[in-house]
Order: sequence, then C-alpha cells, then structure tokens
Amino acid sequence: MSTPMSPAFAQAIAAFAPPLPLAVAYSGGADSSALLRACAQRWPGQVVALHVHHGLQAAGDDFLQHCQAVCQELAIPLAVAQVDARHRPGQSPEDAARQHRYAALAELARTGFAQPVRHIALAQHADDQVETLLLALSRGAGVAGLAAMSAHWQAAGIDWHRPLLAVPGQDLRYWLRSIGAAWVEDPSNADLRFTRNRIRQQLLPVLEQVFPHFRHTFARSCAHAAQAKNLLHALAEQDAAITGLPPAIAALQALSAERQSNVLRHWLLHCHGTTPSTAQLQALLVQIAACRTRGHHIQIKMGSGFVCRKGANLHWYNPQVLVQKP
Ligand SMILES: Nc1ncnc2c1ncn2[C@@H]1O[C@H](COP(=O)(O)OP(=O)(O)OP(=O)(O)O)[C@@H](O)[C@H]1O
Repeated sequence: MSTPMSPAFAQAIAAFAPPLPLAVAYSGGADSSALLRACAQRWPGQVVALHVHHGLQAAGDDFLQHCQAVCQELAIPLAVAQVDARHRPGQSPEDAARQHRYAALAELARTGFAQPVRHIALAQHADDQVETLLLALSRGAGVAGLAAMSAHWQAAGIDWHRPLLAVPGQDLRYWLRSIGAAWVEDPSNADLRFTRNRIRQQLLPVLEQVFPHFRHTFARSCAHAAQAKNLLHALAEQDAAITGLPPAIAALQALSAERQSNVLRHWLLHCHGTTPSTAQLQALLVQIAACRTRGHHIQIKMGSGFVCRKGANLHWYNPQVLVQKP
C-alpha cells in the first residue's frame, strides 16, 4: 500500500541502500519513529531497533515503554541499554549524553541480537543539519564545523548512516500523523534555555520567510565545506609525513602559516583528541617562527593541555594526566 510520504522523504528512503540487516536508533521521538517505520516497511524482517534509556529524565521510562509497545506491534526486535549519562565537570550535558548514547548504540548493535549488526541509522533531518550549521557559525567554526553532520561514517566497528539529512522535519511528522502512528514528545525540546531549541522555534520560521529554500541551499554549503574539510585532511596527512608527529620545528618553519595551522590542528586532534582555539594556535605560530636558537623555550596552553618544545620537536601534554600517573 502506498503511503503519503513527501517527495523528499520518499526520495531519501529510496536512495538509502545500506547492507542489511539494519539497526535504527529509536528514541521513540517523531524523527526516529518515522525512520524506523519507513525502514521496516521497506525491508520487512531485516530491521531491528536500538533504544538507549538515559536515566536522566523521569520521562525515560515512558519512552522505553512506548518503544517496546511499538516494536512489539510491528514485530521489530528491540535491544535496550540503560546508561548513566551524567556529565563530567567541564563537559556539556548534551555532549555527555551524546557520547554515552553512541557508545551504547554500538555495543547494543554488536551484542544485543543473535547476530551482530554492523549498520546503524540515525534520524537527524534537514532542520537538524541547519541547526548544526548555525551553531557552528555562531562559534566561528572553520570548514570542519561548517561541514555539519556527515551522512555516513565509520567508528567503533559500525557504519553509521543519516539517511534523512535532506528531509524537512515537518515531512516526518506529517507522514506519521497520516498513518496514525504515535510518538513521544521529549519535554526538553520545548526548553528555550537550549540554543538548539531557540534556533528551531525562533530562527527557522524567520529563515523560512526570508529564504524559502534555505534547507536545500544551506545543505549545499555544508557539502562544499565537507569537500574542503577532506582536502585539508589530505593536505595535513601529506605535511605530517614531512614534519613527523610530533612535528619537527624546522620542518614546520618551511611551511606556510596556513599549512602549519592545518597540520598542527590535525596532530592535536588525531593524536591527542584536543582542539586548540584560534588564539592559542596563533600564539604557537609566533613561537615557532621565533624558535631559531637552541635555548628558545616554548610553553603554551593548547586545547585541554600544553604544547612545549622537546629538543627539535614540539610536544603536547596534559598536566592533569601527569599528576594522576606520576
Ligand atoms: N535514547 C535514544 N535511543 C536510541 N536512539 C536515540 C536516542 N536518542 C536519540 N537517538 C537517535 O539519535 C538521533 C539524534 O538524536 P537527537 O536527540 O538529536 O534527535 P531528536 O531530534 O530528538 O530525534 P527523535 O525525534 O528521533 O528523538 C535520533 O533521531 C535517534 O535516531
């Protein structure tokens, strides 16, 4: 039976071709409800659901019960994990919840069913992508941030997919209503203390009026930024092969300032999982340029640690880790 999906939604589902079986990360909210139902309809018997109970909101139990009831009705196997998503000091609550959730989803897919599942679909859509782009702009992000969310990536032995990035959120809710499917509304989505909710409720309606095609054109900008991000990554790998990691100071000095910044960001992120601020990186470039004598000392705060000079090379360390492991 044909269902009244919007053209964008129908196109996104038709174009989505993951190897099966597929797991859908199912919160019980509108977006993942639409994705789960659309996938189960397209690949009957080949789709499973994963639910993470965050243990943060009182509503968590209702979410779980809703997911269990829907999966039972649709005969979709469901695996559930309970996580303690409390954040560490200095970590944002949303970041903590996201990290715990992704780790729990990967673990559920690996061990929650008779056979491990290697592909997980998430239900972020075009409005989420625009929100991510606007948040990146508001932070003054570079191209990596402006690329916003990827449609596909690999991590923790899982292929992650976001098939709905071109579908407006309202199309998903419209479809759910038209087929009489219920979902649970996360009460925190209405909380205007969260910037993302203010963007969704206050900014997107205005953007809609001024730039009616903003979802499409902003997504195109994200795609251009993603291409540039890949080029910068490739260039950083080439330069890192010359400077070595940790980088040799003399080899850095032979590069342009832009290429130094690029390879330094790459080193700090990929080897140490930290991102320096623009001001920190700028200060380091000044020190690298001035480092022409044996006695030149470098010691600069960099991301979550410090960069210092160790002989001919730079060296990054986190003093807190040094204190914990003397
Ligand atoms: N508790 C959860 N259990 C399983 N998957 C989840 C959970 N929370 C979020 N996800 C997955 O991560 C995606 C992005 O999460 P986010 O909280 O940004 O979504 P959302 O806009 O609230 O979506 P939804 O309406 O599906 O809850 C969701 O669409 C869903 O696929």
